[in-house]
Amino acid sequence: MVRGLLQLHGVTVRPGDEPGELVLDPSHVESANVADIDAHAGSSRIPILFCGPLLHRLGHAFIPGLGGCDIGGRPVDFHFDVLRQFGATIEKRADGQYLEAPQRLRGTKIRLPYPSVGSTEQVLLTAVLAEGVTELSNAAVEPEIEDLICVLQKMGAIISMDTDRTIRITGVDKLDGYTHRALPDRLEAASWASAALATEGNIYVRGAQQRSMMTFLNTFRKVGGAFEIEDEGIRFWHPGGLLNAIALETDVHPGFQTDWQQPLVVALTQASGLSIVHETVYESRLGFTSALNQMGAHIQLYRECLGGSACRFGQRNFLHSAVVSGPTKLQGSDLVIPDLRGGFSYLIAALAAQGTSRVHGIDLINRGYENFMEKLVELGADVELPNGALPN
Ligand SMILES: CC(=O)N[C@H]1[C@@H](OP(=O)(O)OP(=O)(O)OC[C@H]2O[C@@H](n3ccc(=O)[nH]c3=O)[C@H](O)[C@@H]2O)O[C@H](CO)[C@@H](O)[C@@H]1O
Ligand SMILES: C=C(OP(=O)(O)O)C(=O)O
Repeated sequence: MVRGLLQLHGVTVRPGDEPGELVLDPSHVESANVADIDAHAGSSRIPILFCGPLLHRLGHAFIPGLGGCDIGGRPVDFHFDVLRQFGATIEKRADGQYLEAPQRLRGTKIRLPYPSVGSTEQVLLTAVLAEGVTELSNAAVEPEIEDLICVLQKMGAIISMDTDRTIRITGVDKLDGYTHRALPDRLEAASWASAALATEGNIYVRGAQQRSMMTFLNTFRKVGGAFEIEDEGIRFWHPGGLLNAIALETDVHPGFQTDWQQPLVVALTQASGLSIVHETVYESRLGFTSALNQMGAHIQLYRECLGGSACRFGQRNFLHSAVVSGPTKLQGSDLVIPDLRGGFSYLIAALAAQGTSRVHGIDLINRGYENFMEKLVELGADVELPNGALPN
């Protein structure tokens, strides 16, 4: 999807020498045909991050309707507010947003209303080539943000990060190419860890790194999971006996990532006692639990903030807290994948359940879990595809 969008804008993308390596050449970036970009409408949230780079390069950009998981309203107001602060004009039309930079964008002082990951990326990608200094406060500080800063620094950007969520960017006139190995996917790693716990299994996640997963590892241990950290990866397993119920609140980094919540909830259905989950990042990220209840879990949703802190959703009528009562035996069921992490969670539940489950819409899972089918089979799962074909 990202590769396709880049190519539409004239970027040459080819595989590198090593598996998983891409070589990108942006020398011939041009305006893409609006209808071609629009064909990507609704398929992901990535196009919003093209705004700054296209405004610098071409002076204008078109952003189609965005997609992404249905886990809340997912507004992009912060993105457009910051782009206006840099000097861009934005016109909303029926097919999407048309942006223009009448002159070179200027560095500015910005405070995000909430430390949003995407909006912080937006500011970084725009500020690096803007004139003068940009000071961003209340920024997201997820490891992926630091990794993006590392890439930009390799390209020639001047960026500093304070300990109080403030990022300062000094605009430069030009950026060069870079060579970089992307941060391993700590969201995928935590999903496999939760799968090991829920299925009483043992999974080695090559590439998983302690540094970016410390909060998850602490929680995993509190629930009763075991892990061993090696230089090349982390082994996660269920050590036997009963798992412990816990109180869990999702938050921005360094808190417990919202994307870790759904897979771990499946493991919590196997813990002894009442677990409390307070989702504070996305207002509708607990809807996936109704299918777990259909499988035999006992999960009750609440509109109140059942956590240590009152969050943005407490007064707004969203079912954003859960009480999970366990352990419960899960029975195989017919499941329809609602979103990416919810979808992987259903696979975990299906593997932990007695009997066969039929899971519909598994293609959505590919967006965040590379070759997940092969990995499941490798781990010993009994999986069959609809046409009777066996996964590789
Ligand atoms: C492709 C990608 O990397 N997606 C991740 C990214 O999403 P994404 O970047 O979309 O998430 P954000 O961090 O921006 O969103 C956090 C919160 O801010 C709100 N918000 C955000 C932008 C805005 O303009 N207005 C606004 O109100 C959102 O509705 C949400 O409540 O970070 C999320 C939080 O770690 C992860 O769950 C997603 O996996
Ligand atoms: C919410 C997620 O992705 P996206 O932001 O692409 O919808 C996710 O990765 O869980």
